[in-house]
Amino acid sequence: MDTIDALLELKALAAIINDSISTIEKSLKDSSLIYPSLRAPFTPDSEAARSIPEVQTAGGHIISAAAQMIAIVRPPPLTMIAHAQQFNLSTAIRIALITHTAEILRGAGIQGMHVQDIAKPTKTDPTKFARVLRLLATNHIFVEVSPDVFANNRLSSVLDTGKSIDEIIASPDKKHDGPTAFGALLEHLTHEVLPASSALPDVLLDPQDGHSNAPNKTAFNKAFNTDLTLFEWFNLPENARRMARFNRAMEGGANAMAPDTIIEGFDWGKLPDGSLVIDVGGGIGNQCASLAEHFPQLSFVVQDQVHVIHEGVKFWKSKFPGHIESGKVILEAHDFFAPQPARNVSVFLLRLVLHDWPDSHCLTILRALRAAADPELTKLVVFDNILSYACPESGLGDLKDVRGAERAPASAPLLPNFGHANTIAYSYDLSMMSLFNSQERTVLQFQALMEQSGWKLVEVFYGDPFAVGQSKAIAIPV
Ligand SMILES: C[S@@+](CC[C@H](N)C(=O)[O-])C[C@H]1O[C@@H](n2cnc3c(N)ncnc32)[C@H](O)[C@@H]1O
Repeated sequence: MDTIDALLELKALAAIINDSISTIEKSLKDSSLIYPSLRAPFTPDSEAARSIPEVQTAGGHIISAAAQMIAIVRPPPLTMIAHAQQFNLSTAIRIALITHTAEILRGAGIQGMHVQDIAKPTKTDPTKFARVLRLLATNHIFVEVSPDVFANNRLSSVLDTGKSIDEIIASPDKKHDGPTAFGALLEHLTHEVLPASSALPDVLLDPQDGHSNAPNKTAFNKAFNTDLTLFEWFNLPENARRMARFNRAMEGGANAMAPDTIIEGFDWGKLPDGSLVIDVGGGIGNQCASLAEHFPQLSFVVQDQVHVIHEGVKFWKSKFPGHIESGKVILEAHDFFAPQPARNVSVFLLRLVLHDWPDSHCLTILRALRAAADPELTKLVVFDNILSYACPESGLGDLKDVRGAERAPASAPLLPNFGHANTIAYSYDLSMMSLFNSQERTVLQFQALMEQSGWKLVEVFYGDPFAVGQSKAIAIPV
């Protein structure tokens, strides 16, 4: 029988939590910033305190330690039941999104609104709806102020597009057009990824498809009964709304989590006047838009599928009038599996592109870029999650020539990869498996892809150990 007493571990975890709270308190003492309460609505500006690097790191330690404590303390069968039913939370979030609950509750303030009134615009059954909102409130998303009366809080207000309910009902297709598009990402996750994920077990155990890396033999294909890849399927006329939402998800979702993360980890300021950045599979060009704001010396080509480029033209015309006309940015329909046009390219940028494709397809993309690269000029910036193992990693491979590639593991008793604080990247990894037969990669996997495609991985930037979507792998041609 195992006689290890978990009390010592609980005390060590409690000490991590207490020390981290003290760090937050000290960091904020001399500033005018307050640590945002769950009761106050979310705005990017009100996250300023949490964005201070030591506060962010302390917060990550608290998340890791608290989740580990819960895993120790709750009876194991109950923990497993709770985890196995997480799908209900995804479903409830989707219901809150499509009933526009956050927008309806915006004007109700902390007094909140009775569920009968929240349910009216979408004619949802109020009794059933209250139960959905109660599950969310029990997980700190909305507050049940009094029986059946709900109010927004910080987490639920993340769903709020800022639009009036009349505007949304009049043009539901345009719900996520506007400055706040975080809900578009949550709708993509709960409307496309959730059904795909639920088909994954069957696909994984299928004697053929379970071993395939084809991007159209996936759980998504089974769930949506199609032979098309997700991007081909998005291009069908009947999926135009979903595709527009996905494009907004890539823009608004990522930016709301951490705006302008593109500028960190690569010295864009050092690129001389007139340097050309090509954003390959760049969506509507949101990363180049961030770069254009900070680095006026750069010019851009945003490449994507033709439908996406049409959206991109609208985006750039409204955000940066004149940039298209002056040639500062070119929006170009280009298939990234095809050869690149010859140009003097300073940077090829690939953000959230390689994670959509299995290795074979990534190599085709990378080789096409390598063929168009100038060994004296061109760098490759891959902006993707970089995963660690959940155990110590020593002796896995040779990274000594790669600047910044060593990542300090968490100290015991925390898991070396910080466990729950970093779970989102691991969850995206399975989402990629479900949607595309693709994956988030470790630094060694990136290194291997580069080696096989004529690139050399020279530098890695992880950013804060708890930040989602900051890491970059930088390569040069060999
Ligand atoms: C996950 S999104 C990332 C978009 C953008 N890089 C960003 O970070 O917001 C992947 C992009 O790849 C594009 N894409 C898919 N297949 C493509 C292809 N064959 N050629 C060019 N772009 C493609 C999609 O349209 C989509 O915009």
